[in-house]
Amino acid sequence: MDLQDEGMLQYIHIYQNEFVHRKHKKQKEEDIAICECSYNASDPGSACGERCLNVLTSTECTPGYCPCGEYCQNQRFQKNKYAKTKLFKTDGRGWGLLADEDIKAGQFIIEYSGEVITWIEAKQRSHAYENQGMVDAYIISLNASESIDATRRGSLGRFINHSCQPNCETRKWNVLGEIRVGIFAKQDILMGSELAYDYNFEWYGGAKVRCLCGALTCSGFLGAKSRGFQEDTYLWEDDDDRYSVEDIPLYDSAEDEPTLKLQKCLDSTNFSQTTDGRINYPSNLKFSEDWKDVDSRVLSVHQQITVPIEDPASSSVKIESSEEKNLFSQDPQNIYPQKNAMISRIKSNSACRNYQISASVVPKKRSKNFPNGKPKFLPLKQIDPKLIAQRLACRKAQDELLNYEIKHKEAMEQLDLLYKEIRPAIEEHERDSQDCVATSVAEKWIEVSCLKLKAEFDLYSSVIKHMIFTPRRAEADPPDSKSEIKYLTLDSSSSECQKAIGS
Ligand SMILES: C[S@@+](CC[C@H](N)C(=O)[O-])C[C@H]1O[C@@H](n2cnc3c(N)ncnc32)[C@H](O)[C@@H]1O
Repeated sequence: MDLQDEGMLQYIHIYQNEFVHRKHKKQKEEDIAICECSYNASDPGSACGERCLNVLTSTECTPGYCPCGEYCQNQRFQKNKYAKTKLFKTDGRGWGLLADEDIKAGQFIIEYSGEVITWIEAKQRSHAYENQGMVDAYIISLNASESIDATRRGSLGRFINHSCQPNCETRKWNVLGEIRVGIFAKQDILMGSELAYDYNFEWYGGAKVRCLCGALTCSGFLGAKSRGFQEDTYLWEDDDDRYSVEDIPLYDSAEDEPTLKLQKCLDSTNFSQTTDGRINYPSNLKFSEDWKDVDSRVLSVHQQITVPIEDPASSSVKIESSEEKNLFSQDPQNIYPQKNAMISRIKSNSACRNYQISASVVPKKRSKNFPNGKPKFLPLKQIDPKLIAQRLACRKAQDELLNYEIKHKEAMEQLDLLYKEIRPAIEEHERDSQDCVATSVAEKWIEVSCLKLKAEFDLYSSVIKHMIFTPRRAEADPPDSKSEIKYLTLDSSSSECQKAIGS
């Protein structure tokens, strides 16, 4: 059969992705995942079967590192271990691919390979293809910033059509440090059946194409839920049944992104209010250049100490207003330390959704601060533990508070050091637009962040405890914020002091 005569667009067959805007990533030794399988001749599943740790995490074994050596069965993308398939001409949907053997549920069928391009390039190409009058679209999304275009160069995977009730699905695998897209069987598939997967969330099609999959649950249009669908849709003006448009249910998958949900929340509150229920940023707050992106604003690690001033514990403390002013620093420039930029940068890519650090969280319960479920404006206050300690009339209490402050500072310094250490990895991660950072980096970051949170917690609770329970120094002995702390006359063995420390 002459495919050209049958209306098939000429394309070049390739088995692996080709990188147009960057090189294939080199897998670093420390990032190679080594499983714990061992080959046992009497048990075929032993050599990286479904129990293999790498298989369970959708990562292919790296040749030369897998303990099963040549018996490893977890190199299907690398070795093109495809199911037998056959091209056929469909009724009204162009070409399609069918199973040329019985296929088992979960089986790897074929890789969707093509040219790896940036998302911007994908948009431009999509427009160009539309202008050239191309009917079929072959661009799918790979990660947050890259797409695979199989229009001119691709595997047979490019011929698999869409179905709203599919027998296949796409899955992303980590293969030698790169993410690759495979088509897998969702169920047992009999020889001769057409293969189809759901294009939603994957497809960058351009046109609103009427779906002819015939499923009872058909959504009406191809990729109606996919990312690119809303932005660049247009109508085909030929007689083809597929290319006419009625009202379609609009759905923007981007709305499912947690960061965008938060952004919407922030927008609607004019950013003078926050979503986390503890801290409200002043409306006159100015962000530095590093703080222009939304994620940076959403995420917050506070170098200085902040406490909710309407917290039941702290609001019960009676402090003269002038004194209170001294205890809280109001300089908004100090509220957001430089290191937040780091966190936002880790956060700014999809990989770190799993490793979200200190993101503001909307409280589920209604609190006193949110009588209608909406946050009420509370001015942000910064506490200076040294000043608070100065006012305490008990040496032990002062020591305790200052001790926690030192620990807090140390934790922040550790965070700084770690940032310096991992900055190259993060930058490389961003440059290569990978879907994941090295696990070791993410783990370290989580560990140090936990230390920092614990130090913050200890310090806050100590501040609150002493503001409530520890007696203040006498008025006659006014605090001197510039001098070193003067220890006070109250005897640490006094019952009041003991009560405060022990409470
Ligand atoms: C990745 S290609 C699939 C192969 C294509 N049928 C061909 O002949 O090359 C995607 C294109 O196939 C067509 N297509 C796929 N599934 C369809 C469906 N369920 N209904 C209508 N057209 C479909 C659309 O034109 C879509 O742009």
